[in-house]
Amino acid sequence: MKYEKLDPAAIDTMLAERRGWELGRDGAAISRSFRFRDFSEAFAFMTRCALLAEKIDHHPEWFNVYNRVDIILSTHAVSGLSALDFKMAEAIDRLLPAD
Ligand SMILES: C[C@H](O)[C@H](O)[C@H]1CNC2=NC(N)=NC(=O)C2=N1
Repeated sequence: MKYEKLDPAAIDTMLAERRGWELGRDGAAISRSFRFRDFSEAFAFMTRCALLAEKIDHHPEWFNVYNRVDIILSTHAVSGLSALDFKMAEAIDRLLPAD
């Protein structure tokens, strides 16, 4: 398998570098909630996420209502977290303006 399931120590280390993301589903997923000015900005962000997802073949679970986008990342193939989730989280964070 290309990406292996990360152990809890590795997850802790990688999560520490991803401000705003938190662990969920008993350590099998990471999630973050994003707010935008309006629906148009939220959907533009989702479009960019979708292009990233296709590029690295790793797809988010998400929920959108108006200006809010909740994203959950998990690797179904390993029933947990892999490096790919953190790669995707980092790429998503890079879509946002620096704070
Ligand atoms: C066939 C295809 O490569 C796989 O189904 C990919 C697609 N996108 C995926 N996305 C996520 N989040 N987890 C996966 O295991 C996964 N697998």
